[in-house]
Amino acid sequence: MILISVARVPLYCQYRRHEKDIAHCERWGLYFAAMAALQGSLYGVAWFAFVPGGDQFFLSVVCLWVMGLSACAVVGYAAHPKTLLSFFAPVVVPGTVLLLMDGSERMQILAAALFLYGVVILLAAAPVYRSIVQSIELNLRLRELSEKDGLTGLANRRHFDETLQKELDRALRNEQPLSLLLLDIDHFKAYNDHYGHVSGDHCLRLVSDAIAGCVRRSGELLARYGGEEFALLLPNTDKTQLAATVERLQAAIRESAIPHAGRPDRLEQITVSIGGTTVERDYPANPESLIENADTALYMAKNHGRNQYYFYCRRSGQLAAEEPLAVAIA
Ligand SMILES: Nc1nc2c(ncn2[C@@H]2O[C@H](COP(=O)(O)OP(=O)(O)OP(=O)(O)O)[C@@H](O)[C@H]2O)c(=O)[nH]1
Repeated sequence: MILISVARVPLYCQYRRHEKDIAHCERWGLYFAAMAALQGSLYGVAWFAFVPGGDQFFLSVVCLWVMGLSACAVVGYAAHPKTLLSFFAPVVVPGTVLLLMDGSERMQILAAALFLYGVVILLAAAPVYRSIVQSIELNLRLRELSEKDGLTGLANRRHFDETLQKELDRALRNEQPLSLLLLDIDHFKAYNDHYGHVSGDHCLRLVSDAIAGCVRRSGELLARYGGEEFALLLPNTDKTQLAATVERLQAAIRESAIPHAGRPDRLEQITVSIGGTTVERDYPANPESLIENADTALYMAKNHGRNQYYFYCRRSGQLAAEEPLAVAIA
């Protein structure tokens, strides 16, 4: 019994670690239920093994003890009816059988009471379980709503800002580079004017899908930063790796070939302008300066004709513009 109780500790820890993942919780819930069934069965066996036949006083005391114990179990297991049942049934059923076997009227009344008690406890646990599940689901939904952009399903700006601070701290602590890209759809107002706002929304989803297809490494975070602006945070990525990512992004946008007949230049296709920056370990930075650098680079890309990539880096406290590294659609 003690061993089973001790074995629950790592199970509980695993459960807490995967608390956000419903599938994992279900699996660990099953392990828990199996353990509860084993523990309950031991109590059930104990009825027959240790309760001397015919000793009504002893039987009554044990019966009351089991009831009390089961009540404690209800408190512990009420969060999961299957677990509760798997513990409760092996305790109550043998006890009821044993009392019935005794044959006396008093013991039969006690057996009926024990059984009724079990049923009532199980029924009472159901609404407790439902309300716990509802509150967990509500919490998960709230967290999702507070972190995601409704239109594209990407991270929203708030989630991005929080992550940026954490990743920057981590990068500086581990002396690793951290890169940031800001991507802005070119002539998007003209797109809305030409195709309408609903098509504009659809276009935003297409572009976000194309960009999301280039997010490969875990830890990278793509967010919708503003109306038609996206931010991509790339931990442990230096300037050279960043340029390779930009090439992939440009190719993805090019391949998505979203028509844009309303733009004022001759390119009849959606393009993006991209500004990027990298924090290297010897250049301390804060989130604001990182965004500012990438934004300035993006502004340069827009100002130099759009559909291109500019990179800004800090050198001795100075900002220096680099030549466009790539032109996406010629
Ligand atoms: N359909 C749609 N349009 C949006 C959304 N958010 C912002 N916009 C539009 O995006 C357009 C952005 O226009 P501007 O900031 O002038 O930029 P632009 O026309 O893309 O021009 P450049 O960025 O200079 O290439 C505005 O017309 C906004 O109404 C959205 O969620 N859906």
